[in-house]
Amino acid sequence: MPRDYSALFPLQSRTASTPRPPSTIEALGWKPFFASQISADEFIRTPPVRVVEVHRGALHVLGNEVDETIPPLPDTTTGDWVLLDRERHKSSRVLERTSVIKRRAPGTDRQVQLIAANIDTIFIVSSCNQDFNIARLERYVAIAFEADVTPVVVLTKADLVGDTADYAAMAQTISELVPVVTLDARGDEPRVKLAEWCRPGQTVAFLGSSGVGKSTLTNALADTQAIATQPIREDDAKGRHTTTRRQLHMVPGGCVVLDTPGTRELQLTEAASGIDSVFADLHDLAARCRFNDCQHLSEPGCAVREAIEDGAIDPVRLERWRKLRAEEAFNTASLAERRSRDKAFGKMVRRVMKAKDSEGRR
Ligand SMILES: Nc1nc2c(ncn2[C@@H]2O[C@H](COP(=O)(O)OP(=O)(O)OP(=O)(O)O)[C@@H](O)[C@H]2O)c(=O)[nH]1
Ligand SMILES: [Zn+2]
Repeated sequence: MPRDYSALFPLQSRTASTPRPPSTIEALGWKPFFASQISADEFIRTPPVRVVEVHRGALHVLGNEVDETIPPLPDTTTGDWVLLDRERHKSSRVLERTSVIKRRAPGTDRQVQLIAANIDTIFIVSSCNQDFNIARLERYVAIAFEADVTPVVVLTKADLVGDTADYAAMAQTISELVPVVTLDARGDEPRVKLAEWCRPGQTVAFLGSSGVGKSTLTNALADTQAIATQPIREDDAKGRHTTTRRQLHMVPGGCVVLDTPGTRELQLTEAASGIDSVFADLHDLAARCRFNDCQHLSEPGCAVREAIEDGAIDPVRLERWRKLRAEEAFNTASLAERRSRDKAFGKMVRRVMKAKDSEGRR
């Protein structure tokens, strides 16, 4: 009997003349980009599954007729697509990503922490009250740009302020590339106003401080009260207490939502181009300063200061750009230092092992 390979090819790449309900992997966000990385035989032998949750010692994966907890794979994060090799687990291949969101790990550990992969849209959530902070929004937008994810600023609790226009206008100054939506996160508004980014097969994430309405938005998209507090399936009790709480939820008939815990400050690392995209105008101006290493303080021929004097650039914004760049540069440098230290350590270990080895053979 000929094998049916139709499930390999996502609906988007097929003609509308062959309607069929989406398979589980399509509902999970399987796309031509991923399909193009594997052969039909691989598709059968090592079915693609998506990591919906990372536990400390395990990955929860879903696919077509797959719902399993598997041992961890290196450098794998929530949202990754994995070709599940049941015979040789270590050979399970992680597919190339469309995007990856990362940050500097909190604490003294300077490593990069992967937050999620293959996210299409980041909703950067803030409420129209004291949580509103333009610097924080810029930081999230830089992360999104760096990750190759579309950022959308969502301002919640619009019902609690008389006029949202000022908040929206301020948020709109971040970048003309970033849409701004104001809404009441409860009720129907999110489903209507966020529809264009939440089509079936799309994966979206809500990022923002605790209490701004991320869970409320997730619930509103799913038209339920439960999704944000319920994992995709009933838990099999394995490793529940060690979960990082970053989970993908499938909205029935809709998109996939990444549920993240209220993120404390996200530290930028290896995000220089993301920052430059947010501050593209300043970045372009700086290229016209007389000195390559111009700090835009009092150097002669500084195009940035000139623009400030002309009133074209807000000096406060220049200050925010400076701060983010300094933070990023510091974190990236300490990461590089750590990596070279780890590398040197690895080399030393290998040298010792080799010496021991040859001693043993003597
Ligand atoms: N009036 C009003 N209340 C809202 C709105 N959005 C959220 N809330 C309320 O704000 C509180 C916090 O909302 P959550 O959705 O739990 O916030 P969160 O961002 O998920 O918080 P963490 O889970 O701690 O990260 C809840 O009591 C919500 O009902 C809104 O647009 N308008
Ligand atoms: Zn300058």
